[in-house]
Amino acid sequence: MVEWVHTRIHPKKVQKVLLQSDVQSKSDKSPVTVADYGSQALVSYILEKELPSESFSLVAEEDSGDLRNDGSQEVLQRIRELMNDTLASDGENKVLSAEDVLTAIDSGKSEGGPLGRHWVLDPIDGTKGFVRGHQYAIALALLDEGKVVLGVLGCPNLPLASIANTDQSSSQNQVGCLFYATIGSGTYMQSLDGSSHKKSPVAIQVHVSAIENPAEASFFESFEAAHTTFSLSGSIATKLGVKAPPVRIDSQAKYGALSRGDGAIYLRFPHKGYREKIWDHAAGCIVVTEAGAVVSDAAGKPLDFSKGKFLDLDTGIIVTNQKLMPLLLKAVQDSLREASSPPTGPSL
Ligand SMILES: Nc1ncnc2c1ncn2[C@@H]1O[C@H](COP(=O)(O)O)[C@@H](OP(=O)(O)O)[C@H]1O
Ligand SMILES: [Mg+2]
Ligand SMILES: [Mg+2]
Ligand SMILES: [Mg+2]
Repeated sequence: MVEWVHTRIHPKKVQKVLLQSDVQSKSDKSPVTVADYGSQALVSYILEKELPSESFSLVAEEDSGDLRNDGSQEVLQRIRELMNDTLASDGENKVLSAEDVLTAIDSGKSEGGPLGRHWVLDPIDGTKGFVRGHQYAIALALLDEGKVVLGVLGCPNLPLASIANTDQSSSQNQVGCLFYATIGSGTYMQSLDGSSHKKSPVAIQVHVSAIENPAEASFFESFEAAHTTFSLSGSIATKLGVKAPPVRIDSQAKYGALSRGDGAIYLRFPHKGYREKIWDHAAGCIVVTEAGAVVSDAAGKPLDFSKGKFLDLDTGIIVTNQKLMPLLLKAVQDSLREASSPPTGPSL
């Protein structure tokens, strides 16, 4: 199952088109590109084709609404060309019409929930990073009775070597990682293009950092200030005695990098009112958990993927190894308390 997902998703082909494409704006002002739509259409089309016997349910980020407007003909045409080129290079004879593309995108309209099986797709996670030429990920997971049982994370711009090393060794030039995990079977990483790498000729099992002293830990957070509260993560890091500056990268590549021990902690504290979506965390969550991490909200509760499209959680998402989690949780809760009731100065 995982194997055919690997061979079909070729994000680098999509990336080339992205560089020439217009970036559209969704109704919530967030960006979406032909690559987001193309990736969703492709993954949805292939999954449905490969799983004919199963009742197919896909919860995916994008929908075809804006593409059906009169002004979107050109963009739709580009997505169609991109998809047909990719299918042709994969030996597929069928040429898809514009309507086929829209239908494939809209296959991702399922609401998910606690019953049965649902695929969960973020066709391009970290679109802002993608547009900037930074990190992004293609994230696919499978829910079974509300639990994530499989996750695949393609990170086309992530170096195969650890990003913890600041010296730009030659292996930093080799980019493109594929992480995958199935429940109870660990997490594996291989090069995205299938080429051999001296460290990972085929696939290697990866593990999170075993650091026990928080002063030696480094932490990941979003690149985008709008996606997390830097002042809060700064306060948590100070309480833990973390010396290294934060590593700010886009997308679920953070979960992938964490799963192989490039850093020890991931902190995500969205601003008030933001509701996290399952496709932003499902694949990353199983990839990092199967590598030995604990993922929880600020109350210490595991993420619940059974509630539909949204994660219903108490403030924030935190990830680290089992040893560090109790210390991290205390630092998080102390910092949140202080942020909600800042200490008052002495009265005059
Ligand atoms: N205000 C906000 N707070 C937290 N996350 C947000 C946000 N606005 C958008 N996001 C989500 O953050 C994701 C990117 O996360 P990161 O900051 O780790 O790169 C986006 O995924 P997409 O790029 O798939 O839309 C989007 O779903
Ligand atoms: Mg988006
Ligand atoms: Mg996303
Ligand atoms: Mg996305």
